[in-house]
Amino acid sequence: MASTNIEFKDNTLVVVFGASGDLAKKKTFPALFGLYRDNFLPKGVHIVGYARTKMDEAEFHKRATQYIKNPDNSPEITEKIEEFKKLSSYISGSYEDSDAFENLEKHLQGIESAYQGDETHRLFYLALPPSVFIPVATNVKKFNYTTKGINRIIVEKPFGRDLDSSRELLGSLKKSWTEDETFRIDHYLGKEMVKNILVLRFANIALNAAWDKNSISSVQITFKEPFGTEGRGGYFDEFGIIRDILQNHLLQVLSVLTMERPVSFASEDIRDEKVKVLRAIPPIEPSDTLLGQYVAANGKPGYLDDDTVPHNSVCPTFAATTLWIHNPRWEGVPFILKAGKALNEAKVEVRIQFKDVTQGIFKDISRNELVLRIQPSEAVYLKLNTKTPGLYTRALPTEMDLTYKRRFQDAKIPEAYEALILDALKGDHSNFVRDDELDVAWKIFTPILHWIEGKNGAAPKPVPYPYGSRGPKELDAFIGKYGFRRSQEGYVWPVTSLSNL
Ligand SMILES: NC(=O)C1=CN([C@@H]2O[C@H](COP(=O)(O)OP(=O)(O)OC[C@H]3O[C@@H](n4cnc5c(N)ncnc54)[C@H](OP(=O)(O)O)[C@@H]3O)[C@@H](O)[C@H]2O)C=CC1
Ligand SMILES: O=C1O[C@H](COP(=O)(O)O)[C@@H](O)[C@H](O)[C@H]1O
Repeated sequence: MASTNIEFKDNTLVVVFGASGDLAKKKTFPALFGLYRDNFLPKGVHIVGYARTKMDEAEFHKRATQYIKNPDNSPEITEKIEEFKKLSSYISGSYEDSDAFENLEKHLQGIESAYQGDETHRLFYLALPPSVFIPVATNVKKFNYTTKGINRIIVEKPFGRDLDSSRELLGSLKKSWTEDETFRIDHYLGKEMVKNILVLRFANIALNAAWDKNSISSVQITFKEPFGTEGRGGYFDEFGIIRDILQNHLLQVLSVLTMERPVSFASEDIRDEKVKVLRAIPPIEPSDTLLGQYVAANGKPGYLDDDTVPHNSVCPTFAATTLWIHNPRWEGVPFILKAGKALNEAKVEVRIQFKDVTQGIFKDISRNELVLRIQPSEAVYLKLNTKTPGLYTRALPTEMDLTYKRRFQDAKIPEAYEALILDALKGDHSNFVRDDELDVAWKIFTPILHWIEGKNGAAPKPVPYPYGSRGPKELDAFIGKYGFRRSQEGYVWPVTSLSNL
């Protein structure tokens, strides 16, 4: 049944595969709880966890609720958690075995037998490693696909390792599930500030007027994490930072930042525009790439000190790459995507640096910058020059600051996974990755990934950077070559004291 924009309002089962895993306990169940607490889940919803691990319901409930936040021990939240446990159950079984899926089906039908009315809907969430996506998706289609309503499947990243493997995975999944039923999640599309980009761009004529190569000098999209891959080294080494962050999360942010205005907010209109802009990006060149790997420092271990990582691994834990968009709006503007593990801070932001004002009356004046801070603490601020208050004329860099915490004091910003699971329940694909979008994303990144893996010659060696640093020391020169300029001296945040100038 075609199901776009049909909301699951009642008689709904949510089945989480990989329910014993890291993503399920840290993100999926807390997000489902958040939606339940705020009355966004369908009436009478039931959540079923499924994984191979044998555990009783008490153990499952403990794991599924351990990351739910209740810092003030609020009795209301505690009560809601108890209610949430009552509507969640667990079944253990393999991912390959028909019997196991038949057993799951019996469990699902048992729950549905208590529902009123004939229609029932099912949302399947694959919080699983990609190696089991296909057997699970195939078995679910064969044994657990309801004929009494709508079925949807949410699939996690990474979706493939390169263009060929992604196409193979897409093809296999399509044998069982239609595009309409499939929701490929990229949780960055559920983040509040990323969702704000369309509004900022298209609901503000002043911003939109300056949104092109005539005004913008460069754009940086930066992801920084202050911890390394400790405990996840084995997994990470197979993928590297480009597949982990750049090819999906940062490229998604870039596409929303650079797409043309969609005809409407309908999901296909948005995704058509994203695909169009991505198709104007050629594959990344090695000369536009800087790779790094962290080494031990400040009492913290280096990447290679992890026992699960091969001692001679050249897997990058840091990458900066510059993308170019060959279309009339963006020709010549460098888009620098940077991501790293074990850096000096936790931060994800977009920094749009504008061009110089015409010289003449001003000399050495700072450039305008628009910064969208995605996390932590969402903010939009515009760095702009202002006359220094007083009896003389001198331009001073300051900023207009929209920090969410100050501006929207009672706002509750939803977790990305809450927003996206709710979209899937509503059948809204806008913030999920379409098949052709994924294909073009891999086209941009596959050649550079193959180069990094030494498929066409010797694999490049990433430059070392100390754990807890800003990244490789070569980074400033790398960004500088694309024309990025640091603010003029004298920029002080958040308060400028004139006596210090
Ligand atoms: N963790 C995170 O923060 C994020 C994860 N993701 C993606 O979500 C998916 C799940 O991630 P995560 O929860 O961290 O992964 P886990 O390694 O925790 O795997 C989830 C569950 O899958 C089962 N499993 C693990 N390895 C295998 C295997 N080789 N074969 C069969 N089953 C296996 C295990 O359950 P059991 O043995 O009980 O069956 C495990 O509990 C991945 O695709 C990941 O890339 C995306 C964004 C963030
Ligand atoms: O997908 C992933 O994202 C997380 C970062 O997510 P965030 O919401 O905390 O920014 C990253 O740690 C992980 O390596 C990656 O697989």
